[in-house]
Amino acid sequence: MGQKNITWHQGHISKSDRQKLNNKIKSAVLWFTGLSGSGKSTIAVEIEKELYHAGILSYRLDGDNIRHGLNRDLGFTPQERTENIRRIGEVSKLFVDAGILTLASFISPYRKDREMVRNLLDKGEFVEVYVKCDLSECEKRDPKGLYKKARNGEIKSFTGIHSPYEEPISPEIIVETDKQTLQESVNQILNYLIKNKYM
Ligand SMILES: Nc1ncnc2c1ncn2[C@@H]1O[C@H](COP(=O)(O)OS(=O)(=O)O)[C@@H](OP(=O)(O)O)[C@H]1O
Ligand SMILES: Nc1ncnc2c1ncn2[C@@H]1O[C@H](COP(=O)(O)OP(=O)(O)O)[C@@H](O)[C@H]1O
Repeated sequence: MGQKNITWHQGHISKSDRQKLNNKIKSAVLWFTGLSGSGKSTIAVEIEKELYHAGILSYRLDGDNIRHGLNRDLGFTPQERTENIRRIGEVSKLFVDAGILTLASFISPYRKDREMVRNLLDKGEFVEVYVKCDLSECEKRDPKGLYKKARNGEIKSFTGIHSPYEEPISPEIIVETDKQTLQESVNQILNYLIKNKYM
């Protein structure tokens, strides 16, 4: 497609040089997937804080924010969601190359789209975190009032109501936010990162 007459320009400083500057971490993307209201953003915000206090640079990419800027032209049809995730996958790859622990929180409802992002990255650089929470609990929380709008027809194609969510089959991490506390989920994820030598 667009690769004709394009060559990669190699610099003097590598990904691993940049990781050394970032407290010697192994950079990766923590890919939070789950229903709206499951807790993806809430958990990512806490992880970012803990990493910051440990002297580690991380950066959050979040559905609502990215859709205000980079992906403002995209809606919620299956094709647009796929393009949304494809672009975020490419952005995540750049952040990982920059040596940053990247925290991506997107519903990303389609398994094939998440696998596409996994395949964009090197082995071990895509850590899928399934933020599992019953639809009924998400709907009860309804932090932005979107489920209410979806139920009364103001929003069409809302995930979980009229649009599918495909659960991950073998994610690296599952946190169950309707059964565990926020701090338990945060600790579980940080322990995974330590155990697997990301930090
Ligand atoms: N139809 C529909 N379905 C799902 N979500 C909707 C919809 N319309 C708007 N919103 C709001 O957009 C946020 C989801 O954006 P994402 O980029 O994460 O979605 S996706 O991965 O492309 O499916 C989602 O944010 P979160 O609640 O943080 O998940 C909603 O606030
Ligand atoms: N154990 C928990 N883990 C994460 N969030 C929780 C938990 N219990 C309740 N919540 C609440 O659920 C809501 C999740 O919203 P949010 O993080 O925006 O979800 P998402 O980003 O998946 O749409 C927040 O209001 C949060 O305070």
